[in-house]
Amino acid sequence: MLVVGLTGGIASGKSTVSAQLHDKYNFPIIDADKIAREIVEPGKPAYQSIVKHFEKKITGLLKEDGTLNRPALGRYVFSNKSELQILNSITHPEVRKEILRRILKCWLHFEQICILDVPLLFEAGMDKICGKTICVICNEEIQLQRLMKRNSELTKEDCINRIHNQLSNKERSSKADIVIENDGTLEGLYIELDKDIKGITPCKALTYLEVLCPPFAVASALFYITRKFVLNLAERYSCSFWDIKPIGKTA
Ligand SMILES: CC(C)(COP(=O)(O)OP(=O)(O)OC[C@H]1O[C@@H](n2cnc3c(N)ncnc32)[C@H](O)[C@@H]1O)[C@@H](O)C(=O)NCCC(=O)NCCS
Ligand SMILES: Nc1ncnc2c1ncn2[C@@H]1O[C@H](COP(=O)(O)OP(=O)(O)OP(=O)(O)O)[C@@H](O)[C@H]1O
Repeated sequence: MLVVGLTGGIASGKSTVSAQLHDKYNFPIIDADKIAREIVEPGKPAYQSIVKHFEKKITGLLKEDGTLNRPALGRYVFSNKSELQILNSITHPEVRKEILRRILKCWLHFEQICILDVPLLFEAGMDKICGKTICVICNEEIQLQRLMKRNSELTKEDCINRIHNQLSNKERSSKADIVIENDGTLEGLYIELDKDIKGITPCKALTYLEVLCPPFAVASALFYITRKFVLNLAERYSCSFWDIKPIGKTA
């Protein structure tokens, strides 16, 4: 299975690209932003650590229903680097674990490709597990306009702080295999994406012929047996972990 890392600055167009990769090519998407929201739901370990560390520092950290007030937390950490690092140290290990778990799910389902949509792909070193990396970039002025339009709850200063707490386009582009420029229209973006996708060769799953051919036979047989065993176990315990479908980006 080929793991493709998709990254880019805030509001550069990653979600737009990953939605197209899911809708048009049916690639499973592992969305780090979505995971980062799930692991801080009330009751989760990361939620408790965040409340413990930030409650006294941020007025109104929790909303009435007990969930995190994300704009307030964001405003605080994006204007305070050491606090951002603390938030990262709480959330990133959980996000990383969940990403690896979802990659395993894709692999068990014989996916040929899976897309890791991770804003901090290079910063967190997650590019090391990717066979290819794609970076979406756009001019900073356009990025700011799109961010302010999408997140109208944020002030211009909040938006600038968020942009400046990430790698620059130059740094990201120099590390990525494929760079997609997203300064124009959506149609233009999709045309460029189609061209880039043609250059990516998915790793096909083993065919039965290959499975029967040595030296793959023993390894493949073991793999099939283990897989069947694990899936049976999951079915017996109705464990939602193994309810594997393409992981679409719905939120
Ligand atoms: C600070 C928080 C509460 C703000 O929440 P909010 O709903 O306003 O933003 P959201 O989570 O949708 O993120 C929007 C974008 O902000 C940028 N961003 C988010 N976290 C970070 C970070 N730690 N460092 C730099 N940029 C970040 C990304 O480009 C992301 O796509 C939230 O972003 C968070 O918990 N961040 C820490 C976890 C994290 O690093 N998430 C990114 C995926 S690993
Ligand atoms: N080419 C484009 N033309 C016009 N609007 C665009 C274009 N590309 C993206 N957008 C818009 O810009 C905003 C940001 O795009 P998107 O949400 O895909 O960025 P992102 O990189 O996933 O952001 P984040 O880092 O916050 O998750 C969205 O409102 C999206 O509809």
